[in-house]
Amino acid sequence: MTPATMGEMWTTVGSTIASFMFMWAIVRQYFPYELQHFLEKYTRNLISYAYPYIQISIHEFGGDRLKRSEVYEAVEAYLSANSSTSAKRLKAEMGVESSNLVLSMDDYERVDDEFRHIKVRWALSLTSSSMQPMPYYREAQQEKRYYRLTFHKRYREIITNSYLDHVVKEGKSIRVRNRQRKLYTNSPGYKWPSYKQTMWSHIVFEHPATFDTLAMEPQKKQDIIEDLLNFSKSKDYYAKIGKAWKRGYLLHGPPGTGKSTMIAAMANLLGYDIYDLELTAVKDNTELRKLFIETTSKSIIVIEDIDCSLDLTGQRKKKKSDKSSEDDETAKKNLPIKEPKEESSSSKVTLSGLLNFIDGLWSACGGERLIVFTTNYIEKLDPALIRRGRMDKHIKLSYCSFEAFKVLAKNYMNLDTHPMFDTIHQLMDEANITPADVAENLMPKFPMESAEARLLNLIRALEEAKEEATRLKANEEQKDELAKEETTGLKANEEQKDELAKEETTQSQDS
Ligand SMILES: Nc1ncnc2c1ncn2[C@@H]1O[C@H](COP(=O)(O)OP(=O)(O)OP(=O)(O)O)[C@@H](O)[C@H]1O
Ligand SMILES: [Mg+2]
Repeated sequence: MTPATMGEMWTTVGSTIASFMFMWAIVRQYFPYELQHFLEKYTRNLISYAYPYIQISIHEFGGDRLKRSEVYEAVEAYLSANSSTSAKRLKAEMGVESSNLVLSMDDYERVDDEFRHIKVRWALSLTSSSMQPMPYYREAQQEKRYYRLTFHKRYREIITNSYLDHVVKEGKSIRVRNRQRKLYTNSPGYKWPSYKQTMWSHIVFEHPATFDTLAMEPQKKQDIIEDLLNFSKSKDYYAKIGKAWKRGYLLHGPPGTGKSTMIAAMANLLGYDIYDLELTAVKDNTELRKLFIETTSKSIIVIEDIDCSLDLTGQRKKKKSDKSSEDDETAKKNLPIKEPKEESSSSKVTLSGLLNFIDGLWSACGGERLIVFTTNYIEKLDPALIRRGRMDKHIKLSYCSFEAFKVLAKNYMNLDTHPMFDTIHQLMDEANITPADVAENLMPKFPMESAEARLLNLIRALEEAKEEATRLKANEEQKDELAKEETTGLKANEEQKDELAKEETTQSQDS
């Protein structure tokens, strides 16, 4: 086709459209409404007969006009992930629930998408509403956005049954990944103002810990990651076996071995919020239940130092002598004693209240939740509290192994290997040091402190720990020796007494 014929063709199309518009204007002005309606209906039918495409609109605001439609938000997230590479006009905004700049297609822009080799087109359009804008809802202003999906009518089944489902699911998970996560607390320090309905206060959760930066044996770490990912994908499985979709983790080990750090890494891995439950601030079981009902799905409910939280251990009411023997045990292990928190006396949460809480009696609201307890003394806990089924997975976090040290060396100094590693390896087999202490030594004390100096600091700390362990062991042995001597002395005394008594009896019989 030559440019001249093309020009003629466009002139014809243009003049046809112009005549149609002119006629339509006359119809609108001079014909009664019924006739207009009749003509419009038949014109539309005629067009749809020749036009083989179907269109689906998804509006930003639903019937109540106050809340953005969930489907619209999911489509928006889906398209912003897919359109930012193909759309030519984009708009950049700070996400409502995210701290990042979010790119999405601009008004009146169109993007194409493909699903099982079917091509579809999305367009973002605007309509203006005749309703008055509402003073408190700036979103529900007069201009209303909507996405329009266009596809060939022969794919109607696939698009309505599968594609839309796929878009909404994918969009929702993109929103979860991008949202700003929150750290909730019920601690009295963060007392909620009375006008607020919720019992939790929150701040934005931005802990940098991940499983990559967590120092522990690689195999153990991998097992935990797989367990968590499996849980988060097992919605159908939990429904099938009739169990609330929740999982309990008990993290135990000495202070500074990474229990709290692991909780942050779990939240970052799964994209969950954290509810840090301060049990001592909970008045009674009813309040505990209310708090639990208010937790949202995709969250980790954490109770730190469960052994100190409340009188839940079943052992805390022990006689004084038992307590002191417990403390001796603690001293032997060289662990600090965490005092039970003072407020515990004012809290009336009972063990059975907490067990109900864990058993998911109140989880009728559904949704995935992890419950994590931490403790330094697993042996102090009531077995009912930590039996499998309640605390499904027990994870022991222990002193720093050489494998764990290598993770820290990589994180803190970007070192994979070093001639001083051998000495460290040997010392770590002989002395106990927590990952927190290792991390402290690997941190530069001043800018540009060399790797050698930092490794040397660690070696010194390890040698001190080794000396301390040897000293403690010698003390123990000395104590044992003394105890043994005392027992032998007492036994000898007893024997002497028996001997004397026997002699006395013989003498009195003789006389
Ligand atoms: N396994 C680890 N990997 C990386 N860093 C760790 C690890 N363990 C401890 N740390 C470092 O030590 C600090 C203290 O660790 P964390 O608070 O997780 O210990 P904890 O086991 O919760 O102790 P506590 O029993 O006293 O609550 C963290 O800020 C982190 O930097
Ligand atoms: Mg901790």
